[in-house]
Formats: sequence, C-alpha cells, structure tokens
Amino acid sequence: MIGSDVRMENYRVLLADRMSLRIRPADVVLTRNAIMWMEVEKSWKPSAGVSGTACWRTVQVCEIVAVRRTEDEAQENTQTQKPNWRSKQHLLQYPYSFTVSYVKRSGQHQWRCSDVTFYCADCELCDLWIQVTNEQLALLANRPKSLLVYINPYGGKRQGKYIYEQKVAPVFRRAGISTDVIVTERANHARDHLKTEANLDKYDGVVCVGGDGMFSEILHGLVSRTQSDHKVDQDQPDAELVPCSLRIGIIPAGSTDCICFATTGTIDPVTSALHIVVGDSQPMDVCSVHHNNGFLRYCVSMLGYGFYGDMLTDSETKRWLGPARYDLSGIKTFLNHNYYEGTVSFLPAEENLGSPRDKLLCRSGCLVCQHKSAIKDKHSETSEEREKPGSDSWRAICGKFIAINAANISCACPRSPKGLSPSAHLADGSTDLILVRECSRLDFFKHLLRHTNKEDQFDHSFVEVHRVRKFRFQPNHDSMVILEQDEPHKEGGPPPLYSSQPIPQFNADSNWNCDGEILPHTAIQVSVQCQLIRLFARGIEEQQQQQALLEEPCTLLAFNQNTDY
Ligand SMILES: CCCCCCCCCCCCC/C=C/[C@@H](O)[C@H](COP(=O)(O)O)NC(C)=O
Ligand SMILES: Nc1ncnc2c1ncn2[C@@H]1O[C@H](COP(=O)(O)OP(=O)(O)O)[C@@H](O)[C@H]1O
Ligand SMILES: [Ca+2]
Repeated sequence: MIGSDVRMENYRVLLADRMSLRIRPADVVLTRNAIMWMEVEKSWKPSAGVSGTACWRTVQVCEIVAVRRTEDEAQENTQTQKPNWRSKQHLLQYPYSFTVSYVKRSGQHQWRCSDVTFYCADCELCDLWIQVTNEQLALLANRPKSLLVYINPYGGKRQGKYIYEQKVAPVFRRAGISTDVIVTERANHARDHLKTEANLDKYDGVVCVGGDGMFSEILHGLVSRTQSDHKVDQDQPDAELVPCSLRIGIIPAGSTDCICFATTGTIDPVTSALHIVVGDSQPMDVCSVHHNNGFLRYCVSMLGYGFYGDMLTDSETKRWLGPARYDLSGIKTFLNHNYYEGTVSFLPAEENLGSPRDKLLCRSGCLVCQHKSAIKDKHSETSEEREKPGSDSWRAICGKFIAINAANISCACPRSPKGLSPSAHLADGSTDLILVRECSRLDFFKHLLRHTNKEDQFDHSFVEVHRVRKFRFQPNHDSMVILEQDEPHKEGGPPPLYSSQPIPQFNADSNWNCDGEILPHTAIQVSVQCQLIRLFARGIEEQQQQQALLEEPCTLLAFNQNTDY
C-alpha cells in the first residue's frame, strides 16, 4: 500500500468535527508528511449573514497522536466520561468512521490534544485509512512506546498524583504508550531505584512528575547509573562522562518548575505529555559539582551562592507553605542583605558561543547549540591543556558578593519569564556566571526587579556576567576579619541599619543552592558536561514558528472538488 511516496488522494470521506451536527463532504489527503483535509470556517457579517471560507487544515504526521475507529473511542469515553450524544448520532448514521487525535497549538506555547472524526462510506475505506495512517506513525522511530514514570506526591501543591492520573495518563493511553508507574514513598526513592534496581532495557524514557528537586533525583539516578554501567569514576572532575541513552520527560508538578518552563515555554502537564508522545528530543548540558576532587552533585538549572542559597536554606523550614515559601524566604533574605567574600575563578567559554549579554535567545532549533553539537567530538589536546586550572586561560575575581549564580539554562519560570540569564543556552556546553557584588539594598532590589520586566538585569555597575566552561569558588574567611577591623562599629555611633554604607554581615559562609538542593560544601569546582542528557522537549518555539503552526497553511495541494456524497 505504501510506496516510496505515500499518497491517499481522493479517497473522499465525509468530514465532521466533534461539535458540529452538520456533515460536510470533504476530501482528505495523506502524504508521507501530513494529513490534510478541507474545513469550512464560518464567519458572520451583518450585511451578508453567515458565510463560509473553505481552507485546508494540515497536521504533520509527526504531530498525530493516534488514529482509531471512532466506535472504539466512543466505548472508552462511556467508561470515563459522559457519552457525547452528537458523536453517538453521527455514529448511528455513519457507522464507519475514524478519529485522528493530533497536537493543536493553543497559544502561549501550550499544546492540546484535538480530535477530528472522518465518516467513511464503507468499512473497507475506513480500515484502509486507519491502517495506512498507523503505518506512517510506525515509521516514526523516535516515539517512546514504554515509559517508566516516577511521581512525587508531595511536590509543589501536592497534586502530582492527580495531575498524572487526570491529565497525563489519558494522553499516554490514547497514544498507545505503556507505562510502569512508581509513586515515591520517600525522598531519593526515585534516585535509588534508577541507580540500582530499575531494568532500564525495558523502557524508552523516564518521566518525572514533580518539580526541579524531583527532576534532580531522576537526573542523579540516570547519570550515575550510566556512569557505573560504563565504569566511569564520577569522583574525577576531569572524567569524560557517558551521555544517558534514555530521555527524560518532565510533567510539571513542583514549586518553580524552571527546567520544564525553560525547555517548553510553559508549565502545563498536557503540553509536556504531548512533547513526550511525539518523541521530541532536546539535549541539555549538566554541570558536575566537586569538592576537593570528590563528587558532590549534578546541576541542570541554577547554582546559587549568597542570596539564592540563603533563601533556599530558609525556605526548607517552611515547606508546609508550598510554593509560597520562596516568597516569604525571599523577602526575609532580601532584608537580611548578607554578602560573602571569596574568590571565583573561571575558564571562559569559546567566543563563538556568544555572550550572556547578546540578545540571541536559545529557541527551538538553536543554531549555537547545533553548532556545539557538531564540533563536540573534536576536543583537541590543546584545549585540554587550556582547561587546566592555573593555565593562562583562567581568570580569577576576588570580592564581596551578595550573589554568585551560575545559570546553566535561562532559568525562565513564571516568577521570572525571561529568567536569571535570558540568553543562556540549553546545550552549548557553557554556563552563565553572574556575580552580584556588594551594593545597597535599593540597588539590589532594582536588580531583582529587572528579572520580572524588560530591562537588562546585567546593566548595573555591581553586576558582571561571564559565559564559562568551568569555575571554582573559594570562600575567604580571613578577609572577613580584616573587613570587620576596617569598619569598626563605634560605640555611640549610628546603629548599622542607618549607615549610608552597605552593612557588612559576618556570616562566614552561605550555602550553595543546586537545583533547589542545599550543598554541604562551600568550596566547589564546577564543570559543564556538554549535552549529557536529553529531554522529551524541543526548546521554546519562536513566536513566529508558533504563529505559523497555529494558522495552518491553506491550499497546500490542489484537490478534487468533485463531491458526490
Ligand atoms: C522584586 C521581585 C523579585 C523577583 C525576582 C525573581 C527572580 C527569580 C529567578 C528565579 C530563578 C529560579 C531558578 C530555579 C531554581 C530551582 O531549581 C529551585 C528549586 O525549584 P523547586 O522548588 O524544586 O521547583 N527554585 C528556587 C527558587 O531556588
Ligand atoms: N515521597 C516523597 N516524600 C518526601 N519527599 C519526597 C518524596 N519524593 C520525592 N521527594 C523529595 O521532595 C523534594 C521536592 O520535590 P519537588 O517535586 O521538586 O517539589 P518542589 O518543587 O515543591 O520542591 C525533592 O527533593 C525530592 O527528593
Ligand atoms: Ca548551557
């Protein structure tokens, strides 16, 4: 049936969308890449009344979720929801029909699963359509068939289980994906299961239902398992890590969900489920964090010392508040206005990776990340030499910092839609190191506020940002003592709160916030591991890309208007 060029042209069937009672004659065409059908868009004008414009609707085969006999679907619907009496009527009148479920973009990067039902003149034609469309779908090798799902029932607003069962499982069922579901019973349950127990050969991917912390568990389980399977020693900061073969899907059900937002453009369980179904693949960099040549953790979104570390430490005591804990701890940490002294040394990234202050946003099909992917394997000995700490290529900055943040990805999230570093790339092998030096509360507030509006948060004298491949941090306690001696608090003088100078705080150390987990050490070595993992995502689609796909192209093919039905 399928030749090298699959075309089922002029197999006319009757077309009706779910909500319409009227059945129109229509032509449907299936090519190797797309299914197209005629639709009449109704409009109303006071002068002309209702008029209709015919146009072709096109759905790429790679965005078809499933095709099946409508009666099968109707049966399933009666078990799960109220039967749709219109569909029932259609079915009685035209018993041979099939339904195509497909991805429909509904703006703001959200995807929905939409259905269109085609009513056929006879049973053979109906079966033929289903068979040929399914044959086309079977050629899509990147689609997962079997998934291992971990649900954190306590993440975010504790909705993980509900979100999965109500919104995600029906989409997987429709796409014919089989799942093994594990609801975690304790922290690190998912990590440990992946690391040692899970039979990963059975699966095409792992799904994480939870927030960034839960994602971090899956990441650690999968990366550690891959390294131990390949006998790679994670404790060696220079070890060449083996990329994970399984992709990870994120169903957002946490508090910040920045990894989901920065890779799909939204926080929406159905959208994420559909990215998994169509088998998207987005490579991602992972930072490895070491202390004294011993492995500590991996990080995908943000490593933050000072402000974000203190905020996280405080927020852990307020978990019962849910996502609002970050607001409360954020205000408290802001008012404390601590800063910390230390030395940051770093290895700048190659110049062709752009700069954190250019306006080249990482979007679906990003050329910077693709270029990196192409040259990734050509890692020469001279570049290895260049990367050794102490070589001329490294730079060191010593100072007092309110915040030291490494944004491996933009870290866009609903709180900050452009993120900590709006131009950071998902898979370029670098991380954006943001240094916020001591400054007044008002200046720091202005800087924070710029994360929420269009202004440039790096455009302050006390902020600098570098795109780096590696960095190290060494806290400097001794100089804190010197600082104390420099600015002694005189008896009888104004209390520090009213001082015009920034008020030094003498907490020796802050903590590192690593994807929402507190690290046990302050002196750390960080190295970006280029494209170590892949997600079921495609990066944020450009507004134009989205628009083009929202307004599906009309008149792609000439069609036979000869309608006899
Ligand atoms: C005056 C208003 C100021 C608003 C400033 C907003 C800046 C927000 C930048 C947020 C960057 C978040 C990076 C993501 C970190 C997550 O990995 C972590 C853990 O997320 P989870 O709780 O597991 O979902 N969340 C936090 C807040 O540390
Ligand atoms: N069953 C469980 N009980 C308690 N904690 C869990 C469980 N499963 C996972 N966790 C932990 O909960 C923490 C927060 O999870 P996450 O899903 O990221 O939610 P949030 O975004 O609200 O922080 C993670 O550090 C994870 O290790
Ligand atoms: Ca990056």
